[in-house]
Amino acid sequence: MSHKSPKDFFAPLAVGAPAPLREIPARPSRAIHFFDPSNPKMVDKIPQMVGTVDVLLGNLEDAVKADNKLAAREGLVRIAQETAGLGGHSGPTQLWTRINSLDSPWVLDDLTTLVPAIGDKLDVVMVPKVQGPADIHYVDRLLAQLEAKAGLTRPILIHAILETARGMANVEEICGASPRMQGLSLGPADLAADRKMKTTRVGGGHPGYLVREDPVGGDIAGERRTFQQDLWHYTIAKMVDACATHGIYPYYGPFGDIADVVACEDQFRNAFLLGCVGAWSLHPKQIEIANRVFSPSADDIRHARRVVAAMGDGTGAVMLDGKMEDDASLKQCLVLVELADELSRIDPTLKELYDSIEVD
Ligand SMILES: CC(C)(COP(=O)(O)OP(=O)(O)OC[C@H]1O[C@@H](n2cnc3c(N)ncnc32)[C@H](O)[C@@H]1OP(=O)(O)O)[C@@H](O)C(=O)NCCC(=O)NCCSC(=O)C[C@](C)(O)C(=O)O
Ligand SMILES: [Mg+2]
Repeated sequence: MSHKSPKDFFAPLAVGAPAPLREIPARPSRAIHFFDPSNPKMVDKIPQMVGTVDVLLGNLEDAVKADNKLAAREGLVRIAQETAGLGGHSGPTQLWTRINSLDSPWVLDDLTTLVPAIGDKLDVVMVPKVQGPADIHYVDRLLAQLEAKAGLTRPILIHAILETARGMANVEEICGASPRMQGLSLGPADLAADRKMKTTRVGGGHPGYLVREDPVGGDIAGERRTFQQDLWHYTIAKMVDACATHGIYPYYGPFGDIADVVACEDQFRNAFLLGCVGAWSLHPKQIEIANRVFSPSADDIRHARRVVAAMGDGTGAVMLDGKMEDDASLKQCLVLVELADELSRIDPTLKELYDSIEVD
């Protein structure tokens, strides 16, 4: 028999490693803010960002120059050790890292350095360019061995980036490959290259990807409006389904046009509406966008609470403002109400906003 039995997933993969979690904690992670730990200007800003962003991620992979790989790894260790309130499964801001890809010469040293030095601070390890469940199994076992050796008491979770066509084809198996799986992010730049899409951007749309309205009266040369379409709809929807099936969390990834805060907000909101819990921030100004977009608005919560109140024991159908509400619309409203409760626990401004909402 080659497959594991369900109970095998409850046992650690190394003697003395912490027991796997049975559920991934629902910790708010609206923005995963990337910084290069070898860049002194970015590092200077990290202490003051704690408490203003849900996740700070020390990036070791792409966007860190090959000559700086060692400095980035060592910089991350220092930051984790010296920054109050960062990481450790309970601080206001989680600490994640993105390790180098599994086919790189750096990744083994990334893990064997980080886990003993700062394993008690690291909440999640993001693994790039994941192709299938075997990649997760490799990291899973290695983490267990290193956790056992370091005497850690909580398992470090794994987040996979979807940035290859094969990874997309195997997305469900990747989600179910280990109880450590915390979530997935879309990696639109590498994924576009791997799929041989003809785009040149890091996320976002493309003006050439459109539909055109039918000709009026058969005049194909006449004025006809066009509508830009979402290049990422299929991919994000597939990722959301895979994550929901496995009880883990989906995230939109990076939006590379830092100056275009309007289109960034649109992309983030589409992801929020489709089921994602957060997005990446590459520049400090994207944190505020993600925090705003991935927090339900006061209007959303007012409406959701009205439906909850109107639905009584949660069964049957009622009319509210001319619309039918029933068990299923109530469940959607509860998604928003529960998210507001989670956010209220970590964000005093949002707590005040949500507490002040009056339901008539
Ligand atoms: C875009 C860049 C070059 C603009 O950097 P800049 O210096 O030109 O920007 P700026 O507006 O001049 O910066 C203002 C200040 O903020 C600082 N700063 C700027 N950014 C940050 C930051 N992130 N964290 C903390 N501080 C930051 C910066 O150092 C500067 O400090 P100063 O006022 O003291 O001079 C820069 O923001 C950057 O390098 N960001 C991170 C990029 C990154 O991590 N890329 C990898 C993720 S995307 C990806 O990998 C793809 C994917 C998923 O794999 C796939 O789709 O395949
Ligand atoms: Mg990439």
